[in-house]
Amino acid sequence: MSTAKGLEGVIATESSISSIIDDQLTYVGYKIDDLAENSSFEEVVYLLWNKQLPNSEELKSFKKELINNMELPKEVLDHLKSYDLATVHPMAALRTAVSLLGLFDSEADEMDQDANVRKAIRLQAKIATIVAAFARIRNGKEPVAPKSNLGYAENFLYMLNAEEPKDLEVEAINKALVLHADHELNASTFTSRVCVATLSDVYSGITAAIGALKGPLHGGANERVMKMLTEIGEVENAIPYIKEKMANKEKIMGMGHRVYRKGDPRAKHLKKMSKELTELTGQSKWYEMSVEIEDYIKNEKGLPANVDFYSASVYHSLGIEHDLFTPIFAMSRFSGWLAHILEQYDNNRLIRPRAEYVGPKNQEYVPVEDR
Ligand SMILES: CC(=O)SCCNC(=O)CCNC(=O)[C@H](O)C(C)(C)COP(=O)(O)OP(=O)(O)OC[C@H]1O[C@@H](n2cnc3c(N)ncnc32)[C@H](O)[C@@H]1OP(=O)(O)O
Ligand SMILES: O=C([O-])CC(=O)C(=O)O
Repeated sequence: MSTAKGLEGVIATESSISSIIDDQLTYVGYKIDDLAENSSFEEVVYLLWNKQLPNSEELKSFKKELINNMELPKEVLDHLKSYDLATVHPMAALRTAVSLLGLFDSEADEMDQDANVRKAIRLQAKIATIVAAFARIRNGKEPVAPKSNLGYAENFLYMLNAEEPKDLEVEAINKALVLHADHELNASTFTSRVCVATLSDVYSGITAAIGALKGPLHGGANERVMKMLTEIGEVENAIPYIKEKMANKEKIMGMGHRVYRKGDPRAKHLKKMSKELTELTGQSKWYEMSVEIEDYIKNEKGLPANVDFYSASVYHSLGIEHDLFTPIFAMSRFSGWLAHILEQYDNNRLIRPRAEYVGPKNQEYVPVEDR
């Protein structure tokens, strides 16, 4: 047996959801650049789940279904109010709230395709509400119900801030959601597939995936990017700070990628948005600092900025609290997880690789009293 540490380069499944070929990302064959420039997040979710773009009627009714399912059961809202939110990370709260939602879903253990699609819609709709409600409750505010005339990105910002967002804010969140929606067999998606391949339920698969996304080597990196930028403080401190981190063999958050070598095709969209939004809000130092870091790491280590790098300054300039960055990633990636879960059920086989045993062999058992 041979091992590939971290399963690097291992093809673990076939999939027709998204592809990364020669550093180009597509969803169901559509280029990410076209989708990022032109589509709403709802269109992308529909595409990932149905393998085709919706026509305007289909899109209208899909949007309606999402909005109609955004409200949370009272028990979940009460639960969010029941613990010390000041000390709880929103990704931990989200992980538990999603698991809890399953207890109030009478179809939670139904395994047929139609029931799973209905659950997918309910979950995709409710995650935005959970993230927004969490943020409001911990700031001593009442949660805000969604508005039926607003789209997904708009409703999220409305539920977060209790005021209808400006067009540019909606555009930024919508684009970020489109760019984060799916990414082949990333760690959290793989986690969800491993979980449901035992024929466990959708809620279990999503709860497991949220846990995997939370880590700093994956979705948790975006929050750490902003922590790093805040520590750096001013543009002129950026390179000395990075040099010191690298001398200590510390990883620079938002840099590097397992699959992309030349560059992450999503980063340029977020970079452009970061420039626009930071300039507009008089905070261009975050963008300038980010560019210095990106260029330095590229020259020194040949590593590209990944999707988490510029999303940090984008969300920051929208006034979003830093620990909500990864939950926003989760809101989007839900769509990809659900697409992969449905695909896994559709052609399932238990996922169970092997480990090469490297521990001691032929040990003599000694009774406990003689050890
Ligand atoms: C949405 C996402 O999940 S995108 C990824 C988000 N994660 C991050 O931004 C965290 C920072 N980046 C990393 O830790 C890594 O680049 C990962 C986890 C993304 C990919 O990791 P891997 O493919 O396993 O690469 P690995 O960690 O083995 O690194 C290979 C080499 O590049 C270096 N390297 C990789 N990323 C970085 C980084 N961000 N900063 C400094 N050095 C790095 C490693 O130190 C190693 O160098 P060495 O060969 O001299 O020891
Ligand atoms: O694919 C990966 O390994 C990580 C990533 O960029 C993502 O999940 O979007």
